[in-house]
Amino acid sequence: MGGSTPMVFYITICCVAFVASKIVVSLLCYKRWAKKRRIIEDSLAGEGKMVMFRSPATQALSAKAFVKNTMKLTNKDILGSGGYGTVYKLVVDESTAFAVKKLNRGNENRDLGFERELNAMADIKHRNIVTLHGYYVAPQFNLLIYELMPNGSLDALLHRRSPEEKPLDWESRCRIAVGAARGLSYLHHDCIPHVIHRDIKSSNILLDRNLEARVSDFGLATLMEPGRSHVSTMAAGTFGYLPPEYFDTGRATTKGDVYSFGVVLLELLTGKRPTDESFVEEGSKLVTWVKGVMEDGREEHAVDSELACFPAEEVKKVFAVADKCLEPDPSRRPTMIEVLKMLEQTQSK
Ligand SMILES: Nc1ncnc2c1ncn2[C@@H]1O[C@H](COP(=O)(O)OP(=O)(O)OP(=O)(O)O)[C@@H](O)[C@H]1O
Repeated sequence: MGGSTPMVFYITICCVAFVASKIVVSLLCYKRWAKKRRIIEDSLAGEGKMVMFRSPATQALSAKAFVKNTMKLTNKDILGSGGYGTVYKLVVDESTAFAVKKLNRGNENRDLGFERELNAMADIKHRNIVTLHGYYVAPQFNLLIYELMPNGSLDALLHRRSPEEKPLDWESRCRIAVGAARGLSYLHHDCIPHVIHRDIKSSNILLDRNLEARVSDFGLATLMEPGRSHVSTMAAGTFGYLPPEYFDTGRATTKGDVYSFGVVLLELLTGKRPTDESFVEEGSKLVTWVKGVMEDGREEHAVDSELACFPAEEVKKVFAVADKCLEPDPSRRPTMIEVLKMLEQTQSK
């Protein structure tokens, strides 16, 4: 009898602890649900503002349905995340899906400049630029509604490929280089006012269903600039792609974009990230390593080992274009129009 008393005591303690933990978990779940619900109600009560630019893809979509669907998104729907927020896949029906970028912060006070710039971004339409379909601004968060790119980013295709996926062949890499150059050239030279991208990198080059390159995130670096109410305080641009002059001046220029594009060309050629660990260990970087290889005329040794076959002469020409983009002196770099022309010429032979 004496031995069973501590047993009963322990069993009681375990039961109480189990029930208490269930109550705490239920309370946390309820709090999360209540918060989500409040956001929906706030949004629908008119605190949020949704703007859909006229396009066949969005015409049938009501703001209410859109916000409701967005609130149902979970971690399973995440396509990726970056410095400005998280991107989700939003499926509306069998034939309609979007990529929704939830920016890290909302607008406490209405920011008309932010909306004006988003409206200006809506006018930018080009076959090599990801279309912005609309946006939603609210005190709690902002959403940007983009066209969904079924083949993801160049970064993922080059560096995060699953073993079942085939590596990109040379022809596809060339097409992607030309498409991205065309998109960037359009932003620099054909848009009024001209647009500096400020964050060209392989994760901002997305691929449509035909593996055609589309430049994404243009204008976002400006929108999220420090000093604005809805910003994160990070500098524009990404380490590894930044032109050398940026560290002195902090100014973004079209020639800075050309430099970053040169780094993307090196990624396509070598299959290496600009901040590959092997370079960091040696105290070097992709750009410096390739320059050394080119000086020795050994470009073929730097080509991605995943490329089973490639035309040596064409490869050399693309290395030469990258080298021009990566000139330390910005004034000696070509314009994107010139880069596009050079890349098209390498392909035409
Ligand atoms: N329109 C889209 N369609 C399909 N996938 C997308 C789309 N936009 C973004 N993604 C995916 O989400 C990922 C994250 O995108 P996001 O633009 O937020 O970050 P990032 O470009 O990787 O970094 P940063 O925000 O620092 O520029 C991308 O790498 C891409 O895989």
